[in-house]
Amino acid sequence: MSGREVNFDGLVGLTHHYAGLSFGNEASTRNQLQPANPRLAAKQGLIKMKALADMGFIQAVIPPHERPNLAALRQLGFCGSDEQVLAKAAKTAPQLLSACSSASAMWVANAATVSPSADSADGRVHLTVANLNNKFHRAMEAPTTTALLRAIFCDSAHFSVHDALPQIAMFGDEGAANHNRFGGYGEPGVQLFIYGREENQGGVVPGRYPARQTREASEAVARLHQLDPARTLFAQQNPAVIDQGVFHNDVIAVSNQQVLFCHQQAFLHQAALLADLAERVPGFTAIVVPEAQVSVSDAVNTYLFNSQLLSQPDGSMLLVVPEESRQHAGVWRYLCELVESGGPIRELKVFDLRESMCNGGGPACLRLRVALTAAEQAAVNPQVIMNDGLFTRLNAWVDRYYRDRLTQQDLADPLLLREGREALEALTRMLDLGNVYPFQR
Ligand SMILES: NCCC[C@H](NC(=O)CCC(=O)O)C(=O)O
Repeated sequence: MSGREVNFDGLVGLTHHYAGLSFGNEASTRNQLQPANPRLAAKQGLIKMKALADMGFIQAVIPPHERPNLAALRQLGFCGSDEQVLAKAAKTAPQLLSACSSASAMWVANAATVSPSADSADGRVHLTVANLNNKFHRAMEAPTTTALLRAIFCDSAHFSVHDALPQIAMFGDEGAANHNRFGGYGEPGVQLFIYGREENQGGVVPGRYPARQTREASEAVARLHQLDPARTLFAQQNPAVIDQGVFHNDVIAVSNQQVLFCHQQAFLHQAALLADLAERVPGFTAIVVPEAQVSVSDAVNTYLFNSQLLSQPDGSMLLVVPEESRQHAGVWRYLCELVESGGPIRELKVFDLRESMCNGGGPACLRLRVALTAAEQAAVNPQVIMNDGLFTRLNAWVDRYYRDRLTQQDLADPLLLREGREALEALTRMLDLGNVYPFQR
C-alpha cells in the first residue's frame, strides 16, 4: 500500500520563555532568563509549516498546552485563588513557576513515538505518548498530549493512542526524537530505537549529563506497537556525545526511508549498527559526517542533524536546516558539498527558528512524523491540516493573543493566564478539537 509522511508541527504556546530548565541541553542553560518573544516564536514555526505545505508536503499542526499549569502548582502546595497561587509561586519559587509555565510542548518530536500501520500486527497506526520523565516541566505534558492526539487521531479503527509509560526513571521515554524508521511509508519497515542507558544493566553511561531515554522504555513502546521483533532494533546512543550536549538522538542523527544522516560519533557501536541496518534495509544508505569535517560541538551549536529529511516526488531528498547551520562557515560548506555530491540529498531549505533554537529545539524537534495511508489520512481531523486558510487564521489568532516579550517576571501576571485560556478556547473551536484542556472540563 502506498503511504505519505505527514509532518505535525507543534504550535508555540503563549508562555514561551527561557528558563534554563533542561540540564544537559546547553542552549537552554545558556539562554536562561533572556527575554523571549512568543509571538515571533509562533510565527517562525508557522512560516516553516506553510512553506513546506506550499512545496507539496503534507503539513499539520498540534496545539500548545494550557500554561501556567495551575493544577501542578496546587499539587506543590501553592493555594488560594488562581491569582494567589501565581503570586505565591512567583515570590517563593520562581523556577517552579517557570517549569509550570514552560511552552515546551512545542517540541512535538518528544510528544510521542509513532509506528505506521504497515509495521504493526493489528494494522493500525500506533502512537505512545512520551512520559518525558527526566524533566519536571516536560513530564507534565503527557496528559494534555494524550488528549490532543486522541482528538486529532480520533478514529480508533485506524489509530491507537497509548497512554504514557509509568512515570518513573526506569521507563524514561522522550518519544520520536530517539526513534528512526527505515523503509517505504506504506510498506513494512525497520524500526530503530535509540536509548541512552539501560536501567537494569549498568553498562556505559554518560558522566556529566543525564541519559533521558532508557532501553526499558523503548522495549515497552515496541511491544505496545505490536512490532515484529525481526524488524526492530535497539541501539545505544554514544554516551560521550550526550556529555557534549546531545540530549536526544535527533541532535546527532536523522533518517528518512532508506537514508540515515548522522555524525561519526552518534552511536555507541556504530560500525556494527550500520552493518546490521545495511543487511535489513533494502538500499540502505548511510551518510556519516566525520568529526574532522564537523565536530560534535559544531553539530550541537548549529543543529545540522536536527534537520528534516523529506522525500520529493522524484525520490530525491530535501534537507531542512536551521539558519544557524548556514551561519557556520564549515557546516555550510559541508552542506553545499553534500548536495553537489550526487547522493540522495539534493536540496537544502533554511528556516529562521531562532526563538525555539535558543531553547535547544530545531526544525526536527518541532515536528512529529506520521506515515499514513490514504485511508488513514482521510481519518485524521481535517481541521489541523495546514493550508492557506488555516495559515491566515492562525496568524490572526497569534496577532490577537500573543505577547511580543516575555520574561520570568511576567509569568505571575494573572492576565497571562486569562489570555492563554481565551486563546486556547478560540483555538480548539477553530480546529474542531472539542474540550481538551483542564480549564474546559
Ligand atoms: N527536542 C527539543 C527539546 C528541547 C527542550 N528544551 C526545553 O525544555 C528548554 C526549556 C527552558 O529551559 O526554558 C528539552 O530540553 O526537552
